Amino acid sequence: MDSIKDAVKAVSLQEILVIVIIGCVVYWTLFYQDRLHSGIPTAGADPKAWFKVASARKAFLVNGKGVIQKALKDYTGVFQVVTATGTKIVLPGRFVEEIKNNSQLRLPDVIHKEFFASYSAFKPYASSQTACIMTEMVRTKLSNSLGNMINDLADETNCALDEIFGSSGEWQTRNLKTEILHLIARLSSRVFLGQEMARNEKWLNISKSYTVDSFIAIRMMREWPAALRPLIYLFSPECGRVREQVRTAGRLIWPLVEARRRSKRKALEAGLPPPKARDSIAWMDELADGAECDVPCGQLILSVVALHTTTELLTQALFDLCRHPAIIQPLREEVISVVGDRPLNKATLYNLRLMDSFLKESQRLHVGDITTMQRLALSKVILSDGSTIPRGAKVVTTTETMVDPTIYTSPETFDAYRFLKMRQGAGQENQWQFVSTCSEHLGFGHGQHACPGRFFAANETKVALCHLLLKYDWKFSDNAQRDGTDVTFGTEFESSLEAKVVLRRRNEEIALSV
Ligand code: HEM
Repeated sequence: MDSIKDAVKAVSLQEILVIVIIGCVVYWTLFYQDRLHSGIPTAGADPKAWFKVASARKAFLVNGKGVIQKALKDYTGVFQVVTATGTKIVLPGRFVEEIKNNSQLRLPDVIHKEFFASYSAFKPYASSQTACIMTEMVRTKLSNSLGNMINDLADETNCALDEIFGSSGEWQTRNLKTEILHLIARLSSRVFLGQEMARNEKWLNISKSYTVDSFIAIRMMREWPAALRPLIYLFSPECGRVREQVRTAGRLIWPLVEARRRSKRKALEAGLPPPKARDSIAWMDELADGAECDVPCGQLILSVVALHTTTELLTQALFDLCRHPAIIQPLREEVISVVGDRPLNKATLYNLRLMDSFLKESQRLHVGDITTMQRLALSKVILSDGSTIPRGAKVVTTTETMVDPTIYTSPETFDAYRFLKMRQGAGQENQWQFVSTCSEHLGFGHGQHACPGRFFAANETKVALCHLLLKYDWKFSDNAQRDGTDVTFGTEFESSLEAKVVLRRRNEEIALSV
């Protein structure tokens, strides 16, 4: 005891002060990288708190949606919030039109930053050549081939549904989201990679789980101070699992890339035209044109953007059928009259106008996040109200316009006919289609980074829904909590993996298979 006292006496007050200051700096550097932007009000911050940033962060993590909703009422213009991924400037919905095509506000760069893309397990999230090629591939090659892939989508839906839900006429209870994820993984893989890979369980498992597992690992990494993350990355089982998935994707996809390249070389050597590129591997390789492109990582990020988003849309749509059973029969009648005895094709899908409206309404009420259109400011941007977005700031807009009573009558009420009626207004035919984007409906974002996969997602969902409507009866089980199906994280909400439906096979009135 005496020796400790002697040691303490030996340390001067100045030395103690230096130790405390160094301790604070180290603690601050490790734990609080978030900085507030000056001149912008901070939502959720406790004005009396010593650590304003920490108090704003805590408030946001506990109830991000509430913090944003309150701030939209409290402030007339932009404000900032401190999220799990740092400070973000929030632009109310009225700024959407103003920023939608601003080339200094970029989506891929913010994803790169937030998803630790410099680590190999998260390389698919990099704003690299590969991601650009993937986005370009979706925007051009995939979208230009939509008409040719409807037969494949119908065929795969037919086979997959037989396997997933079977043909029993007895009522059966299922966890809906898990089954729909499997269906969408098969449909997407059929188009992106061909029939063989759509039936390859190893690939299907990785394409489904990479998104979830990488999100879990990334969320866990965010909990740690930046300085410790390289260690966490090396030793955490979560990151190890994702690293292994990236390696397995490479083992599955590279041989396919090589095979495409070989047959192209052979054809050229024989003086023949190269085989026509018909899937996303060949399309990506073609767009890369010899430049570096990690095709397996491109396929993983394609799965990230395509699978869970479309699964959520179709799952919520089926829950909406159960919540509003009166709409089931009109939707079925539309499919029967529009499709008739023809195979499903681009024109029939376009003419399913009630289904189009139903999907848009379902997406409006289950948009998934109160914020959208994430962007990174590459340079300083000055908004029309004089507010400044500094270079390097992260920006989001809000989706409150999607339930604005001045735009939508009774906005909280589900109305499957809403957009069908709105399309009947003079000059409004195109504005309210499912795939149209505008500042009043941000389900697919808006502007230069609006989802380029929405045309494919719409076709895929409509084909699946034709089969699901005509081949199955749907309802909630008696004890289902009808309104309790959404789970929330911060500002995000999505259907629960636990939510169940009851279904049984029925005899379809028309043959939908090719
Ligand atoms: C219902 C399904 C889908 C929903 C709700 C959805 C939603 C979105 C949203 C909200 C964005 C951001 C838009 C913005 O910030 O302005 C986005 C971007 C993107 N989506 Fe989708 N998406 C879906 C399906 C798909 C599919 C099937 C693909 C690919 C085939 C895809 C590919 C992409 C890509 C590549 C981007 C990034 C665009 C860019 O960086 O410019 N999405 N999506």
